[in-house]
Amino acid sequence: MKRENQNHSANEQAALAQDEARDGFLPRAQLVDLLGQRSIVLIGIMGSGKSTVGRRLAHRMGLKFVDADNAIQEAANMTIPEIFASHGEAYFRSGEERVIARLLQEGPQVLATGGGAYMSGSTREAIAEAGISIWLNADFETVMARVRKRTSRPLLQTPDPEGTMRQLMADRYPIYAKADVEIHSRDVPHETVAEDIMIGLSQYLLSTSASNGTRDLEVPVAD
Ligand SMILES: Nc1ncnc2c1ncn2[C@@H]1O[C@H](COP(=O)(O)OP(=O)(O)OP(=O)(O)O)[C@@H](O)[C@H]1O
Ligand SMILES: O=C(O)C1=C[C@@H](O)[C@@H](O)[C@H](O)C1
Ligand SMILES: [Mg+2]
Repeated sequence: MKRENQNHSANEQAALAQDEARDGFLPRAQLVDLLGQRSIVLIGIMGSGKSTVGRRLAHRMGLKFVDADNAIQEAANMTIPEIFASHGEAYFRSGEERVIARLLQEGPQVLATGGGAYMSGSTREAIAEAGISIWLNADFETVMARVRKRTSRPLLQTPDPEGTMRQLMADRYPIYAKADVEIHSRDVPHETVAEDIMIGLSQYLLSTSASNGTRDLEVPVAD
């Protein structure tokens, strides 16, 4: 539905844009405008697609892409398995908190985090202040099929990687669910998940910019 476009209040303009977003997502320029200096922060379990989908999303939106795992490796001049092996997980986690806090000062951008980053309360607060959190929610079979062959994930180097993954999901999914936006990561082209993120982001940005006005607006629901 399109509305006549004359003398609209801020809320009416937001409602108008919501109508346009109902079938998809806001035009890129408007999305970037509403984003301001904030980062789009991708969170989720190993293999959910944060790095590969994030890179495509950044390209689509004309934003830079930063991968926190890569930034940690550069800062330490070691690979993640090497950091875990020489210094342990606690050392990795404190480096991860510092690196993500620094990267969050550099928005707007798409920031892919490591799978455990959002479990830190201080990182969640830093993301809430400077970013919009997007949870790539993937099911067990999907992520296992993606990570099974890789040795680059030290947390899965256990005698029972499937059991470890199930436990990580049970511990983490209630925390990931605190994210601003939830997107279903599934076996469709990466580009499709990137578009789903743009739809979810459009709805989130419209609903939060509208709620600054005098009346609440309904958030459009994607098909
Ligand atoms: N939508 C998708 N369809 C098919 N394969 C995908 C999809 N998303 C991700 N993958 C594949 O799954 C693997 C893991 O993806 P990716 O590295 O992006 O995950 P991640 O969330 O960054 O994981 P980690 O937390 O370990 O860094 C890659 O081989 C990637 O190509
Ligand atoms: O899920 C996790 O805790 C991790 C995921 C990876 O992205 C890396 O950050 C590291 O291997 C730890
Ligand atoms: Mg990654």
